[in-house]
Formats: sequence, structure tokens, C-alpha cells
Amino acid sequence: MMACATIPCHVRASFSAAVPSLPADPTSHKLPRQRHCSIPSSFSIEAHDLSFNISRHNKFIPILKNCSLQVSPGQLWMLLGPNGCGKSTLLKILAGVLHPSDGTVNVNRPNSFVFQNPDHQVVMPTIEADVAFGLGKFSLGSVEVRCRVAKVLEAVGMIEYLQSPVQTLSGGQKQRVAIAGALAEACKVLLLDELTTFLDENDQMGVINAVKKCVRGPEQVAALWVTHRLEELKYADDAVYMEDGRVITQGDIASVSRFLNRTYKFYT
Ligand SMILES: Nc1ncnc2c1ncn2[C@@H]1O[C@H](COP(=O)(O)OP(=O)(O)OP(=O)(O)O)[C@@H](O)[C@H]1O
Repeated sequence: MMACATIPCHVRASFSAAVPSLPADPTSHKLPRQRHCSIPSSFSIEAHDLSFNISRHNKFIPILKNCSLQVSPGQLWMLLGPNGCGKSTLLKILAGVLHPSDGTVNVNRPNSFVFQNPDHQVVMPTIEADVAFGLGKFSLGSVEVRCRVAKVLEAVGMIEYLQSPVQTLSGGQKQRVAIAGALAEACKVLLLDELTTFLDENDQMGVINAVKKCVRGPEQVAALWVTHRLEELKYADDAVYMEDGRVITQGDIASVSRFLNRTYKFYT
């Protein structure tokens, strides 16, 4: 693996977990123009002019400023930027966990959010039980559940661990189980927050390959992956780079890499 260049820099979900909502902007006297819209789109992930504001000590603080992006089905995008620039906030808005102050969001459902720390999302005693857990809300027979669990564990290269206790897995293996849980629910969009930060090279590649397989597969899953590891850029189709709540540049990997190398020589 290349040296880990870092930009100075987190449930499996059908995201029902308690992520604290930021307080609404008290200085705003108008309702948000639109939050999640349901207009059919050829994009799996679409955001236009998203803004997100909070108030701290009665002070208005813009966190996201007019952010736009569009990710097609079957594409993997990386989302980069320095610590605190708003990547996770953007991801949470796309997941529907936070509501934008302004702008429009259209993200195909079901979508799933996978956190940085797999211990927060892989919670059942065995791999099989964990992946089956999310299927409890559907009226599926036991054969169908077993079938789906096996299929998605195969897809993420974890089928041989079906009966393994969760505590015997590495961090990257747990991440792959979390992704399998999302896939079992037939998710169309994966929102991935710094999946590989704490992983060694082997686990990192396992997770990258699992995500690539999802987006390249017949289901045409779209993935938006927050990362600080520039060497992961090469596995993506496109990338977005943010700073201070704004999208600074976006496009194919070659052009975003050129931009980063030119503008931020210390990343290379
Ligand atoms: N619950 C919250 N309450 C108040 N401010 C918050 C909250 N969550 C995030 N922020 C602020 O919003 C800004 C963007 O945070 P965010 O976590 O989206 O950045 P990030 O780019 O994901 O950072 P990192 O790379 O460090 O994870 C930061 O200034 C942060 O302090």
C-alpha cells in the first residue's frame, strides 16, 4: 500500500440510530425551501444547493454552503476534505438523519449508512444472526432469510464466516458484515463514513473489494465514501473535494487528483 497520505482530518442503518440533530438555525425566518424530494431522477444520489446551519451560543454558524452533487447508479464516489469541513454532515443529510436548512435532496431508498466503527453496528452474536437482524422488519420466511444472508455474505467475501461469533472478526471483516447487512435489505445507496480509518492493508482491501463488488454488481448500488486516504481515490469513479462547508471541486479521479496535487502539494 502506498504511504497513507492523509488530508488533515463515522450503524448499519436504515438509519434509525440516535444521531443527534443539530439545532435549527434560529435566525432563519423562512422554512427550508425543500428537504427530501421525491421527483424521479436518473441519479441515485442527488443534492442541489444544500445548506445546513446551526446556532451555537446564539451565533448563526453555516456548516454546509450550497453543496451540490450527483451520483449515478453503479458508481463509487469518494468524498474528501479536511477535518470539520462538513463531510459527515453532508452524508447524514443524504441519509435523511439531518434535515438541510435549504436546498434539495433526492436519494434512492432503501439506503444505508455504514459507520467508521463497526462495533457500533455489528451487534448480534453470530454473523448470520447479525445480517439477518435487519430483515426482521420484512415478512420473510426463514428459507428466504437464509438465502438472502448467504447471497450477501458471498458478495462481500464472508460466507465462510456464516456461523462465526462476531467477536472473532477483524475490524475490516466486521465492516464487510455491516455492508452485507445493508445489501440484505436490498439497499440501492451506500453512504460510507471513513470505513477504513482503523484498518490494516489487508482489511482495507477486503472492504474496498466488497464495496466495488456492490457497485459493479447487477443491483447497481451507488456508493458515496468519505475517506482521508488518498490512495483509495484510485478505486473510485469520481470524487468530491470539500473545504469549509463548500464543494471546491468534483469530477473524475484524474482531475480531482491533479487539483489536489497542484493546490496542496503536501498531500503527495
Ligand atoms: N452535533 C453537532 N453540534 C454542533 N456542531 C457540530 C455537530 N456535528 C458537527 N458539527 C460541526 O460541523 C462541522 C462539520 O463537522 P463534520 O463532522 O461534518 O466534519 P467532517 O468533515 O466529517 O470532519 P472529520 O473529517 O473530522 O470527521 C464541524 O465544525 C463540527 O464541529
